[in-house]
Amino acid sequence: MTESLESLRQKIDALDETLQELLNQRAALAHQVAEVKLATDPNPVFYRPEREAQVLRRVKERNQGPLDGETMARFFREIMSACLALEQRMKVAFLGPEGTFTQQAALKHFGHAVETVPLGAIDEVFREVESGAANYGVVPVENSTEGVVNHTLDTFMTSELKICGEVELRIHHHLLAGEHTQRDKVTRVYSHQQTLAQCRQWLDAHMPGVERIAVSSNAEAARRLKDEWNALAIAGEMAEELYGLQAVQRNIEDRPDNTTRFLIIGKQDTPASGNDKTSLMVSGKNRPGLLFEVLAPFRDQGINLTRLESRPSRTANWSYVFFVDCEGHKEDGKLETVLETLENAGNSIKLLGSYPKAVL
Ligand SMILES: C=C(O[C@@H]1C=C(C(=O)O)C=C[C@H]1O)C(=O)O
Repeated sequence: MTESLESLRQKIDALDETLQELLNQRAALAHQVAEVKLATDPNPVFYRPEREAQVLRRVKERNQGPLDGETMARFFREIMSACLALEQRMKVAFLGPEGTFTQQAALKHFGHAVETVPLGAIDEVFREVESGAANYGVVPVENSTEGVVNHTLDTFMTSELKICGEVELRIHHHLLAGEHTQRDKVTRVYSHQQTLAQCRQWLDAHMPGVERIAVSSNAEAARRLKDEWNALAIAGEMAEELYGLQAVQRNIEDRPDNTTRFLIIGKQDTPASGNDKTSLMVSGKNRPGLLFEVLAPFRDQGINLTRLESRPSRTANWSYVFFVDCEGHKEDGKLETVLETLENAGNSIKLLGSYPKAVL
């Protein structure tokens, strides 16, 4: 005979009680960790990305179901977020306004027990962290359809901040209407320029005569619909909810696997987590074979590159800086050898940081 509803619910209640006790035991331990950090370090660092990545990876590895590993990792993400908030409440600056994908990325990475602070531009996010007004910052760096976010790369040229994490977000764009929108009279559609580009084919096919107007963010596009009757916006779910809009058509991005990668920036160096990436900038005197010479040491050491970009150096015309992302941590022997080789060849190198590969 199957067990009665009442008996099953009693078992759930008992388990919930145990879970709650265990969560509080965990929180108390995190609190003790904070005391140890305070006692042993004059400049204690409470947020430890390498430790959090290890905890989340282990959660996924040992998971037996029926809940899947991703779901379980998301629970633990929130548990750690709440535990960390007992040590120190984090302030995380992001490219605003409220409701952007960058805010969604910040919450995915840090969990919901942080305070997120919207800022108007990428360099403002950097400055907020540099000044200490925010503990960390989150900025977009590349999109799988549209490529690199130049402004973020350029800001690294002059900033001393370190990359201490990365987060990837699947990006879905929705065509949205406001409460005053007269859907049969639409003459324009607002969105961020990157979003318009990611939906170009859909817009060509379905809204050929409608003017596309690029604004500073998708959330700003959503906000504008409040005062307009002949416009639509393209934005994500967070902006849709925040501004109380209705979806005319969902998921209009041209590529179904459209993904954006964001970086977490801060002031700290991150120790190795066991599965890391390193980002660096290399510049050298323009000469035949420069790029070849920059890449050869990585090949010689068998280090996998995950991204390569070149940007104008902004110091002289037609001279370039290479942005390299590779697998491994800067304190791995192999990568140390690469860095030495590059420096000995007269190139200048700026290490932007080693950080755990995205887990969630
Ligand atoms: C508890 C610690 O501090 C923070 C909270 C963590 C957690 O709740 O597991 C992990 C790393 C830190 O961000 C720690 O450093 O171990």
